[in-house]
Amino acid sequence: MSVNLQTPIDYLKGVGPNRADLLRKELGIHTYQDLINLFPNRYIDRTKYYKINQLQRNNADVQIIGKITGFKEVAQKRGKRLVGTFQDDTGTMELVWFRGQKWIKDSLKLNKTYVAFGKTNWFSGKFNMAHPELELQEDHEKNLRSAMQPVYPSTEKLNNKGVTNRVINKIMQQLFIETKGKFAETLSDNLRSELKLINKQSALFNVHFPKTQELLSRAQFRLKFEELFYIQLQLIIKNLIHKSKIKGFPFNHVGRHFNSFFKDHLPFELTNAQKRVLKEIRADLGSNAQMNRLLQGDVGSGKTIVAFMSILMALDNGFQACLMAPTEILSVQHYNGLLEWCNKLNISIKILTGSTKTSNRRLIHESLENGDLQILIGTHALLEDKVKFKNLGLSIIDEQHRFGVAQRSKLWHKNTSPPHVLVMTATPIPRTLAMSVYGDLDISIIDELPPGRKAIKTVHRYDKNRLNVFKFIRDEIDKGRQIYIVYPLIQENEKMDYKDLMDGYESIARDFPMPKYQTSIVHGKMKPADKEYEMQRFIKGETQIMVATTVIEVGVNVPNASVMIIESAERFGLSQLHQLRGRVGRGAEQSYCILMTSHKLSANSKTRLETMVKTNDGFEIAEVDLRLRGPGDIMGTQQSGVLNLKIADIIKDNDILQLARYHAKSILNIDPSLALPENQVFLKTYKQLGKYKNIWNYIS
Ligand SMILES: Nc1ncnc2c1ncn2[C@@H]1O[C@H](COP(=O)(O)OP(=O)(O)OP(=O)(O)O)[C@@H](O)[C@H]1O
Repeated sequence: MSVNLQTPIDYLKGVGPNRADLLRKELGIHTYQDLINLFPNRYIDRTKYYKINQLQRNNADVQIIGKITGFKEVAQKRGKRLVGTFQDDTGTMELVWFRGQKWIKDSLKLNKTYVAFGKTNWFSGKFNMAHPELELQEDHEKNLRSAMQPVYPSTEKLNNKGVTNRVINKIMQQLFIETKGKFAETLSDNLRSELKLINKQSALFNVHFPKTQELLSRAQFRLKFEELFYIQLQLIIKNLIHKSKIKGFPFNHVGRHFNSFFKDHLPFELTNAQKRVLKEIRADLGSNAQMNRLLQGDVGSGKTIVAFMSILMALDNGFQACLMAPTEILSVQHYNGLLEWCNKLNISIKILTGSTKTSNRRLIHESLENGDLQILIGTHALLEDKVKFKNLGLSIIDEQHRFGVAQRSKLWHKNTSPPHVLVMTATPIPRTLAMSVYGDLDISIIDELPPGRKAIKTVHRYDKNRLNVFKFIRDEIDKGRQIYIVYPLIQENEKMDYKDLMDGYESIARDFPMPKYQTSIVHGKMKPADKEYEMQRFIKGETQIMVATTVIEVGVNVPNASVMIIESAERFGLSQLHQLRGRVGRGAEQSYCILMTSHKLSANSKTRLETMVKTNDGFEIAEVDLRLRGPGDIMGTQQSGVLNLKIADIIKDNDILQLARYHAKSILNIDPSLALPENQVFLKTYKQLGKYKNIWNYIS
């Protein structure tokens, strides 16, 4: 029978119906192509052997040469199992099987020399190896094609079902025989020669059967590049199609409002980064395409004024604008901030949130529809169907990850034509991830803080240092500063957490008694109006201490607050800690962040706290966060292809990603429709994109 890459895996010699089923169910391998794209995740040296007396607890990938001298069946607490005694000239150990005992006993020969391969454990004073791979020594030597044996992902769980790493290795060899190892090239000759990439055929062969380390490295490089290149190509094309298809409202002139604000009301000199980003936004708004831009800026980098000046561009061209924030507190704060500027410019602005009174709401709806209202700020209340604009030209979304893509698109559809969209996020996304997850958005980065900011000093303190911490708070309050004390509030532990918060509040009220000290408290269970009242007291400086849960996490701006105390800091994620810390250090004073912990810390918590102490740089923190949590947990990644990466690693292969993006961009710059003969190979591959979810299904 003639086979091709789409041939079902059942047809491959040596697979058989049972294994085919396991491969399908457990590893998602349906076709020859799926199998060839099961890339090893590491390689082990199969010429290295251990003696039994050299073993250590939990050695993975150990090979031992020895003989099975006997079997016994054991049925104890840990269940029925077959135990074989395995012996070399330095000692004995046990081989253990929990399943398939009969078959194993019948097929293994006593007193023949075997190579046992697997992971060793220490149990009841002895070493053992559960479900080892066993091969007669003579076969092992015959089969040894290369010192580097690939280890395939997730085969461990299939070991005891007869799909061992060795089996995969064998069927992979068979696959190369049946397909004659011929795989179509998917990168152009030009690109390959420019980057000195080996061809597809040799890359696939060497990744599965590496002859030398050098060939393996080149094979991996080529395949990783290819994987990342096609993701980038896909994203950039999406962006290009978007730009050419979806016309934006052209904001051609910079007019009265913008100029007046710039000349007469600008409260400070813009940083160079703010100026650059404004230029980028301006270029988008002036083009014929619809803007779809992500504005990233570390906490306190000054995104608000950029947002406001972009709004002015919309107004100057006769359009309305809206700004949506994730919480009521934040919306109010944005509103108050912008109101001051709007009053100076004689611009109408309103706020709409869940707690806006019905009568007021009706007025807002009306003035939006007849165009009297120019700017609307609010929470997701803005998304309600009743909210209709006369001519919405620009939507700004603060803190995108709290809303999600679906809501973003809802704002879009508030018009017959989509407004320009600017998404702002203060949780820096590592560049690698941003390029993959938001590769279809244009990205602007404010990578400079306003001048005069002093780096926040961060320390880690234990409960036993609390008296010193309180003394420090007192000193700071005496200097006229304000203090945040934040408690964790995690849904699963809600009751306990509220108790901690309230206990904390009472103890603060005792240690910092009225009338000398005034303390505010804000948490999610309070009515919006109460929250707002307490918040305002703190903003106005009527209270010196704010005890809160993470409701204050995003965006709250009280420049006089200079100390952030985070209780049970080990329970917060890194980006959350960074966000919280960003609430201080917003004025000219030296600010501090104190991370309090009482429990013994896990290694992961320690790294988080140490990172916070070591750096204030949000991007650096985001990289560590990505390393600790993996991309799966970081918002947005679920929707992207980054989790399906089969060979590249979003963290380790940053350089290759940059290279891939650069080349995908350069090629599309010159030939956006991939029409040139040398780009046919890209076009052909790209065209199959829509059909498959997984990039490797179409690039083989
Ligand atoms: N160029 C500048 N020079 C001086 N101060 C500035 C400048 N830009 C912004 N600021 C001030 O810095 C503070 C932080 O700005 P803003 O609230 O816009 O930050 P942000 O980027 O929204 O941060 P976050 O995401 O943490 O809310 C504000 O008090 C603002 O007035």
